[in-house]
Amino acid sequence: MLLDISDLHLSFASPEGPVPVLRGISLAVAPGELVGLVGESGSGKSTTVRAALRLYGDEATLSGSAAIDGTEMLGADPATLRRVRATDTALIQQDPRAALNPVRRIGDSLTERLVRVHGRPQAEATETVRELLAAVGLSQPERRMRQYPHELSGGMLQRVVIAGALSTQPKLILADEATSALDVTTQAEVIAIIQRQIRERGLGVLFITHDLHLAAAICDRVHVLQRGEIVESLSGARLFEDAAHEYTRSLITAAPTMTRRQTQ
Ligand SMILES: Nc1ncnc2c1ncn2[C@@H]1O[C@H](COP(=O)(O)OP(=O)(O)OP(=O)(O)O)[C@@H](O)[C@H]1O
Repeated sequence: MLLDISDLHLSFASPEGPVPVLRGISLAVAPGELVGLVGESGSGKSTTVRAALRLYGDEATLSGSAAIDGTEMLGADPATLRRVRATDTALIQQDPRAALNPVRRIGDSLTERLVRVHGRPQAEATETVRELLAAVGLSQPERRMRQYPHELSGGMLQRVVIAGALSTQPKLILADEATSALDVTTQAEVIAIIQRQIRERGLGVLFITHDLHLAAAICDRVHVLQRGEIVESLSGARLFEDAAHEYTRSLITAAPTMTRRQTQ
């Protein structure tokens, strides 16, 4: 399994005592799978992926298990955590500005990781980044590589971040509302690129989204999270037909229709 989360509990410290946010999450992503995680705002979707990568410090207490490509993250030492985060996984979050150094040119940010962490020659890294920026739909990729983050729009920057995530050929992508801020056409293009990597090299993806129609359209399986618990797990293709839990039904009722989504 590329991601194997089992009975994961997390509480945040607060002046009133620990606040439980994840209450026994279990889910898995195998090579070549696209697995969805849906649930209302505050249900614990982002916390699940951040906990699996051990991105919290003392403010969070964790128990259970979260293994990435066979490496248990809960007891891992800092060097192991750094290795898994840098080479096996890519986390794509909704806010691209948080992922990019504001004072570095985009091309330098993206190629540096390929050269320093992955040992690629500079010329090859530059060409890989240029090709991927074009593939995610950015015009004039050479020019973009010379620009700074503040010179690009949010949608363009998110495409830069997605290109950067794909460039290192991670085994697992944790996509936290990664395509939500993109327009529908760009979203479809970016998802097609991710799906190609799933097919061609067995990439695994955990895909967090508030968009149930999108989850149904692209995910092999969809887990429904309510207040830190998975209340239902469904096949993506049958999400709307098979949803039995009252909470899932309420999310479906609240979801905009396909027609509305396409015209937004
Ligand atoms: N660092 C933190 N310290 C304390 N509480 C936190 C922290 N991070 C998240 N929380 C709380 O944990 C709960 C789950 O948050 P989380 O961001 O995982 O939800 P989510 O399902 O991803 O929501 P959204 O769709 O809005 O991103 C929320 O109640 C949030 O306030």
